[in-house]
Parts: sequence; structure tokens; C-alpha cells
Amino acid sequence: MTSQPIRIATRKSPLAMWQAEFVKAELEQAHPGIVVELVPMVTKGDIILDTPLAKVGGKGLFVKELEVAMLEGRADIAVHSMKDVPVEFPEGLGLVTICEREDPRDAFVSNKYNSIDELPQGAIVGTSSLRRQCQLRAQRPDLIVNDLRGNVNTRLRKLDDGEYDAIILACAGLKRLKMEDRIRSEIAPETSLPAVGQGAVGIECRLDDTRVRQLLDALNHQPTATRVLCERAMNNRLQGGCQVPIGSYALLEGDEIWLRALVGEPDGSKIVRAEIRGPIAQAEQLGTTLADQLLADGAKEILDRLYGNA
Ligand SMILES: NCc1[nH]cc(CCC(=O)O)c1CC(=O)O
Repeated sequence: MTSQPIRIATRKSPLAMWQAEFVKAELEQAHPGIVVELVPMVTKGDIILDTPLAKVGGKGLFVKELEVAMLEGRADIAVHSMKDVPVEFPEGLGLVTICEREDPRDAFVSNKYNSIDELPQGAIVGTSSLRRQCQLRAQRPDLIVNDLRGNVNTRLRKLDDGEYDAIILACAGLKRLKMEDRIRSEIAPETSLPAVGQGAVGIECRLDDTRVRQLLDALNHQPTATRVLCERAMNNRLQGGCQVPIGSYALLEGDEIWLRALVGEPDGSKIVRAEIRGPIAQAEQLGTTLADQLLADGAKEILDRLYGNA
């Protein structure tokens, strides 16, 4: 039975393929003799490229097909950027493993300038992330933020074609794709608080698949899992999706966890920030508590309006 291959459902983008290959290599190293196969698939999110993601239904578009494949037994696991994993899972599936985090920061990428501060008045910055747009415009209301979709290579090509003065990407994706040299500067969390789970890779499988779950155990990185679950607990309480600018970043300091988070208006005209510290054992509770604090401090009004409840 152990010779039965493990099939990884994956999107075909270079970053998704890198992540799937990474998990395959880690599994092979942890369990010599194991057979791991990739099952590349195209998702709706890969096809609809001309509409801002926030308008076409959000992150779920990238994972639905992979989840159906697992439920139908055509694949055993799916590897995700934690940033793109929705709050809820279909019945029978769940996130069982979180691998060690890469650099969680946003990256400033440009062919002309070294940092946000160097951008001239009215410069054009490409990003489709409301979180990045909100934080950029809060500091530099003069900047023009234009939509930028597509996988990492497509986005870099659009920058090179001269459509933008600069673009913002995740450091993690660029580092994984060996394109670190494109990073002009790493943006500090104080300037651009990362997305929930940014830089971490997570693995989803059928919850009743005990064989696969045991094999995946070796890949779990507990410090990363604690941080990401804390960030996700905060986000879940806010019912955060990618239609709203939410940033969040947890760090471990000794036996404490320090969580920072923000909710803002997409145009940067308002940002509500909060932070909390507490014992690592209460990571998820702390996330929920911080979300409640944000809501009480004004995030509720922002979210109600963005979700159309007000
Ligand atoms: N939304 C796409 C996406 N999902 C994960 C990453 C980067 C890698 C990561 O955060 O793990 C990216 C690209 C980007 O934001 O530049």
C-alpha cells in the first residue's frame, strides 16, 4: 500500500508548479521510496484574467477545481499559497500541513526607482491587491494605482513593457522563482503589512485520508503554522476575503506571539490598526480578540460598506 503514489493537484502557473515540486521533493526526502506525481490543472482563476479578482468572486476561483479533483479521488493533496486559501473548506477536506514560511514581505519592483519614497509625484504603480493599494495610497495619495493581473511572469512583462513605473509583488514568489534580482527593495511590514498567510505554503487533503495525513506530518513547520493560524483566526472573524483591504502579520518572540493587523479603505483614506501580544498557546484566540478590537475601532463601518451591508 505504501507504494501507492501520492498525486498532487496543482495549477500550472510557474509559482504553483514550484510549490508542488517543492512539496514532492520534501515528501520524497522525508519518506524514501515514496512515489509522488503532479496532476497539473487549469482553474477558472487562470482563465479569467481581464477582470479585477475582487470582482469575479475572489480567491476560491483558484482552488475549486483542485478540491473537486480531491473529492472525486483524482488527486490526493493540493498545495496552496496560504494567502490564496479561503476561510472555509468543502465538507471532507481540510488544511492539514503548513510548511516553513518564506520572506512574508511585499517587494517593490521597478526598472527606474529603488523604493516607494523615490517615486515621483503621480507615478503609476501596478497592483490588483486592495491591501497593497490601500497602504500605498495612505502614504502617497498622489500615486496612481492601476490594476495588474496575471501570474508573476506576466506582471513582470507588463512592467517591462512600460505600463507602470513600479509594481508590488510578494518577495516569496520572486525568491521561489529565482527572480530575487527583480526586487529593488523589500517593503517593511510597518509600510505594507503583508496579507494573511503570505509567504507560506499549505497542504490540503481529504480529512479521512489517514495514510496521506501521516506522511504529510513530516512537512509541518509548527512555528509557521502557529503564526499563520493566528493571522487566519483574525481574518476569519472579519470574514475577510480579497474584496477588502486587510493586512496581518504575526511574529513569535520567545513564548509570545505578536500579531499586527489593519483594515482600510481601498483608497487609503482611512486605516484602522491594532496589535496584540500573548502566549503562543492562545494564538488563535488572540487573533479573534484582535479582530474584535479592529471592528470596535472602526473596521466594522469599512467592512459593512465594502460588503454592501450598510
Ligand atoms: N495572489 C497571487 C499570489 N499568491 C501567492 C503569491 C506569492 C507567494 C506567497 O505569498 O506565498 C502570489 C503572487 C504575489 O502576490 O506576488
